[in-house]
Amino acid sequence: MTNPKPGLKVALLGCGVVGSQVVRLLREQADDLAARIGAPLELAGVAVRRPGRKRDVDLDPALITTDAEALVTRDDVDIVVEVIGGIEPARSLILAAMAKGKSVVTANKALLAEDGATIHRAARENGVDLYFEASVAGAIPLLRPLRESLAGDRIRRVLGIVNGTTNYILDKMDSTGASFTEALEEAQALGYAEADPTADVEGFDAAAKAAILAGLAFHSRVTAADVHREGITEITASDVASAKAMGYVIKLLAICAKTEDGRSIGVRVHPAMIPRSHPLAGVREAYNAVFVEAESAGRLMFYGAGAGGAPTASAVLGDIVAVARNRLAGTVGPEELTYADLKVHPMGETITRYYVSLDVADKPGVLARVAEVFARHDVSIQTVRQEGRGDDAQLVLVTHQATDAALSATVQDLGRLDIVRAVASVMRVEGDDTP
Ligand SMILES: NC(=O)C1=CN([C@@H]2O[C@H](COP(=O)(O)OP(=O)(O)OC[C@H]3O[C@@H](n4cnc5c(N)ncnc54)[C@H](OP(=O)(O)O)[C@@H]3O)[C@@H](O)[C@H]2O)C=CC1
Ligand SMILES: N[C@@H](CC=O)C(=O)O
Repeated sequence: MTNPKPGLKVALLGCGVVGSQVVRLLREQADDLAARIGAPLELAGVAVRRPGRKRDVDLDPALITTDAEALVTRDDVDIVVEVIGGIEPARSLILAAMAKGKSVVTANKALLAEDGATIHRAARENGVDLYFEASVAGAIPLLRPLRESLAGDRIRRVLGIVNGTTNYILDKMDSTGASFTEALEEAQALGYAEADPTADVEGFDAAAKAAILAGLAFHSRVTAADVHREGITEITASDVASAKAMGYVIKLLAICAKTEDGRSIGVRVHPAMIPRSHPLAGVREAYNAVFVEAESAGRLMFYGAGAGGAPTASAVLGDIVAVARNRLAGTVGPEELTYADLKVHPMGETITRYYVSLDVADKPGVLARVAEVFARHDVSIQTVRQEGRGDDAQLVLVTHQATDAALSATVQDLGRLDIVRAVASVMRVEGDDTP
């Protein structure tokens, strides 16, 4: 009979929405996990901020500590799982753990998008693993496919819905005609949106995820500060209805794309109209989905739960198993590669299509004057349609591809025309192959 391998000890930082589910799964699936890894996992301790707080999982009080640093540097700990979130103390704790030779699993998109370079360098220098599958799109296996399964291909574009809260809000606005405020209140009542929803509705959460995705897809260093970001707070019920009337739906998209010449990348998060026939249009409620376009693989779509305790804990557990296997084998997983070192180009150079809605005077010659402004900035109009009459007249235009800078200049000049009462709405149009 062979001797069973000694167990691996896991230190958990944080026991909130995600951490409590990590504890539950570690416990409930202990035998399966041991069989898959080849050695049992043992919870060494759980660091929290408020030890007396009621939690979604029963914890042996002997495991709980508020001294996270002492926990992560304990000699017997092999793997540190960080699900505290935010920049500090998460960063210092991860660095302290790595300096002591511990492998790290984290779900912390904010930290990786702000200072991934420091964390990845520390992992490399200390010869330990850094796995972070749960940091983007929760349960969806996405980062491992990008960095491993697609390592033999060239990715051209990643287009995704990576924030469940905003997708829920936009979906409700689309299906019920609700205003942004009404849909947000419903999302809060159901626990999708936080009491302070800023990170979600202003696009910060999606921008952090976009930075991580772009870095992996294009082997370059991308931070949250590189990402052009717009949220969904300005989207009106009338925008949603207008999109619907034209066969589109509005989604908050994260888009990471290489330019045609392959010299730079664009990374942006903003609401956009996509055709109702596009696979992302069918992503309802709080689900996430990411569409990857690669040179040889073609178009791939990854879909599933992007948030929530158990789904996110599933991704964390997958990383724990990978890291545990690596430790037993005396190896580490693939390093972060930034060899391509592509620069992120300014938003003005982004090329896409646009929807522009103008409140206009309803009289002969208006269309010609509006068209002249588009022509002056070399923005070609694909479709134009008038809605309403008299004082309620609106011109709704959809352009061919143009640069963001050209479109912005067009919109500025349109706003100066005496026949334009207001530029009611401007939105990018994505997801079809119209040039
Ligand atoms: N929730 C989700 O659906 C998803 C979350 N993530 C990421 O997972 C991570 C965790 O998120 P979530 O579980 O929702 O967060 P929660 O706010 O629910 O939990 C955070 C936990 O960290 C603990 N904590 C906070 N500060 C400290 C500190 N200084 N020292 C020790 N412990 C501390 C808290 O302790 P106490 O309980 O005592 O207050 C709490 O247990 C974040 O990085 C988040 O972005 C990723 C994907 C989805
Ligand atoms: N707040 C996020 C969940 C965590 O990543 C979302 O709504 O998708």
